[in-house]
Amino acid sequence: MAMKYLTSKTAAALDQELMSTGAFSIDQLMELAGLSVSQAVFKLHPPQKGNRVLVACGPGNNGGDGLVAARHLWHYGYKPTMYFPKQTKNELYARLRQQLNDLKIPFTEDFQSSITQTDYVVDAIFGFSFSGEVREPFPAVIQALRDSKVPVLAVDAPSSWNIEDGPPSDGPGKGYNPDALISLTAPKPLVKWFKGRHFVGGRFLSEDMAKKYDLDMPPYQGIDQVVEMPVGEERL
Ligand SMILES: NC(=O)C1=CN([C@@H]2O[C@H](COP(=O)(O)OP(=O)(O)OC[C@H]3O[C@@H](n4cnc5c(N)ncnc54)[C@H](O)[C@@H]3O)[C@@H](O)[C@H]2O)[C@H](O)CC1
Ligand SMILES: [K+]
Repeated sequence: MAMKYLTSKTAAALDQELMSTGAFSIDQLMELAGLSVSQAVFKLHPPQKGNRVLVACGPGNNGGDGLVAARHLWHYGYKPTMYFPKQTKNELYARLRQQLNDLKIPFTEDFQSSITQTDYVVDAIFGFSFSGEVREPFPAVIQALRDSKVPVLAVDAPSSWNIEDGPPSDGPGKGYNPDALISLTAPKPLVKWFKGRHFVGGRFLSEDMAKKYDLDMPPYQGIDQVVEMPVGEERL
């Protein structure tokens, strides 16, 4: 299967189209995206290997995927801890936070010490709308992810990587290479530089939409919400 990519521009256009002519709501897309993230965590690091998961959430929909994933992870037997320093003030995020509060999932403000007390990390800070230099309070968070002693799964993009041009040549993300990546809907061009295990999730494309955006339908099996891509498929 040849790899096809979604640039940040086409990913945003496809997102909008799913929510207009596609008749999806943002809640539905985020739920499916976050469910996919939780399944990737389960496949990469089942709770028996250590059930503490630190979920770092940014201010946009990438962070929303992290909030949803944490809820599913709790139901699978993990003990999630949330880091969500720039909390988006709209109703969707308030409801996602409430759902986590009801499960008594803790929120931490100290990412640096939390990352030394976890078994696994989910990077849901920035996705396909990241651009420019990393702004506060995230530079130190990206550095902690880069230096993490436990494995990291990046959601849609390793945070701070350029969506089209891949790893940054300077700044806090220089040298940040997470162990695994889950691309949502379809891989972004940055996967050409990614060396870890790579999954695709976000099972919401119709055949017509895939054709319109010139994407391959990932070969999902049965009830799986994720599919692992063969190593080497997308290397430069
Ligand atoms: N169809 C799909 O695949 C779906 C994917 N989803 C996820 O949504 C993100 C994209 O979400 P979006 O809200 O457009 O943006 P981000 O979360 O990537 O980031 C925006 C957020 O970050 C801030 N920001 C941008 N650059 C910087 C910077 N240099 N420093 C600091 N902060 C920055 C910006 O201000 C915004 O607040 C996609 O990747 C998927 O993960 C959907 O959940 C469902 C559909
Ligand atoms: K991310």
